[in-house]
Amino acid sequence: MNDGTPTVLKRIVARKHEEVAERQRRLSFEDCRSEAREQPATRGFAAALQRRIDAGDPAVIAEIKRASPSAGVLRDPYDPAAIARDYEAHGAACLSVLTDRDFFQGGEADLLAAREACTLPVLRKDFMVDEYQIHESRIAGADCILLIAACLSVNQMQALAGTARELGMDVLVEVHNEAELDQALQVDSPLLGINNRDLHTFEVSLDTTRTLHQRVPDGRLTITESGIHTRKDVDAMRERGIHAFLVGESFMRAGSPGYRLGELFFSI
Ligand SMILES: O=P(O)(O)OC[C@@H](O)[C@@H](O)c1c[nH]c2ccccc12
Repeated sequence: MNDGTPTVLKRIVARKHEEVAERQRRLSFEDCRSEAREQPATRGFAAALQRRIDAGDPAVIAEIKRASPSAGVLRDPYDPAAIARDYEAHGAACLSVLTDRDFFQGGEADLLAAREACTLPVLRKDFMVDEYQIHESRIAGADCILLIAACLSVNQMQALAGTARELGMDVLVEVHNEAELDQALQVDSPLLGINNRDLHTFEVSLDTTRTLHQRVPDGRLTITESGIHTRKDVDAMRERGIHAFLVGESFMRAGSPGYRLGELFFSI
């Protein structure tokens, strides 16, 4: 597997550091931080998921993405606002919007457009490697940020999570294996994402969630991420007590992403 070629995740992270440096030349850290502090209240991402679960319903984080490095272009034309409305009408609990430009063909404008078109809380789906991006996410309208354990140390995750919380955002910590889970559990946040996709190889297996979920302590909300395509996938997770889902590709390939969400989760 490791033939010396950098994996996509490594290339993305290297590019992110450059991007942050470029952005910081346009808007200084100080100015970014003060603008972040002036934003109106966030929408409560974790609370929205918990409400669904308490009501006995699946909590679906419905993803909006134009393209991905593993699948190429998923949706063209791509209208984040229309998709957001469609998702809300069909029972999504929250949204996730890809804002990475170079690998996912997204941007912060997509997040703002989606958020303004509905009342749902929104996760900024991007690769956080620097404090600057946390403040920037708040300005971009994020109610929650993602921290990927595969590209951060425990100290980094704790620091970034602390900043996010100070700014009123929730934090989703994402893991793919046991070592990452152990690290993620040292971060004080209720939302734990188990990514079924290996971000180095793109291999997908729902067994990842099955195995790791057993080791998640009470008090954390497990979200199974990636590779959910069928009713059988959904039922297999719910039987194991996993009621929160992050789904992108199968919705993005459907004519109506919202209708597909309804079919998969609410049997319409
Ligand atoms: O499109 P899928 O297979 O339904 O997966 C959605 C989501 O889990 C996936 O986009 C994702 C999960 N973690 C990430 C981290 C970065 C980029 C993308 C992701």
